[in-house]
Amino acid sequence: MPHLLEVQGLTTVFAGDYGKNISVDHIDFHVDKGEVVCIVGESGCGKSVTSLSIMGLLRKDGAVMNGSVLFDGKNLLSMTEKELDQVRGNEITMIFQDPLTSLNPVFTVGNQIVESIRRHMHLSKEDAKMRAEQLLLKVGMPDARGTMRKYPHTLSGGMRQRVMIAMALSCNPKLLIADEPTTALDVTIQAQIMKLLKELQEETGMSMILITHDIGLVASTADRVLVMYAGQIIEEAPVKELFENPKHPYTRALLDTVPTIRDSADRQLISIPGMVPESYDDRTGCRFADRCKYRRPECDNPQKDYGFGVNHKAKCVVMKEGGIML
Ligand SMILES: Nc1ncnc2c1ncn2[C@@H]1O[C@H](COP(=O)(O)OP(=O)(O)OP(=O)(O)O)[C@@H](O)[C@H]1O
Repeated sequence: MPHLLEVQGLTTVFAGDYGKNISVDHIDFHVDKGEVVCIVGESGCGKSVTSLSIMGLLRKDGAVMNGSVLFDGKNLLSMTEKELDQVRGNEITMIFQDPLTSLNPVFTVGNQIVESIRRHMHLSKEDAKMRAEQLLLKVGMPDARGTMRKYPHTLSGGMRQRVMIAMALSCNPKLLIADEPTTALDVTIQAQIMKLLKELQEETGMSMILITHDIGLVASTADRVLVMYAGQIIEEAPVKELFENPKHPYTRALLDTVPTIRDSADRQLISIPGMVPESYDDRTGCRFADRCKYRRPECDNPQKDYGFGVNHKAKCVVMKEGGIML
């Protein structure tokens, strides 16, 4: 069966003071129908730029230099703005970390959902209103009718994110891209929103790309995980395999940063030493090498994807040669 989304060789650059900076560097991945794919990595790895490139939402100083993005067989990168507008909000929708920046402060929640429904579906105002209320109920708003009359700033962060999810689902998208949807929320609300997203995804059968820096969130939500580092996908595996058998030292380090209930009280919080490089255009070898305790001379050679079993690959030559015990 063809993939719902197939990204090949996607490369995105931004204009910098000294020329172009590569932000996303030749990445390949796919999403199947009904699948949840998580993109995980530290801040600055290129997760958001990947999703904005797919959606054609890069700001003027950014541009896709290479690659193709096939969605349901159509190349999104060669579409006109008008064609893309039809796909966005209709077939692919997105929710972001901070719903306040996406919701218009001067219109009521109801107005905005109704407007979004009517822009993409041929419904009368009354029918759109009914659908908006149903959607608010579906995303767990206790007083859907009352919420319709409220302005975004009067709602809590979790409620606002529910409104965004209702809007995103209003046109029965085939793919939902959720970019750090719970980062701005407190922990209990985070769990509720993740549970809601997973339930809605299962119920509707839509596909989902979940972007997060929190690998702990991934376990209960993803089918497959892509680990990004410095603009590249450095490991990809089904979620269980990734957690049980991580190959890239960066993935392992990310997993080590997640505290578990079994940790003793005096266990120190673990962080990954060093930082994601700001610019990685001139690096030929492994981009994580500077921070990696297993670095060897061969890490400075160009890296490729090595297979580690079914649907599992990672860019680590040392691991491929069986040289480290993680
Ligand atoms: N508008 C821009 N102009 C210049 N560089 C940019 C711009 N947007 C992103 N970048 C650069 O692209 C790289 C990837 O950024 P991106 O926002 O995709 O990271 P991220 O993994 O999503 O991080 P975060 O979780 O903090 O959003 C970073 O080095 C960033 O500085």
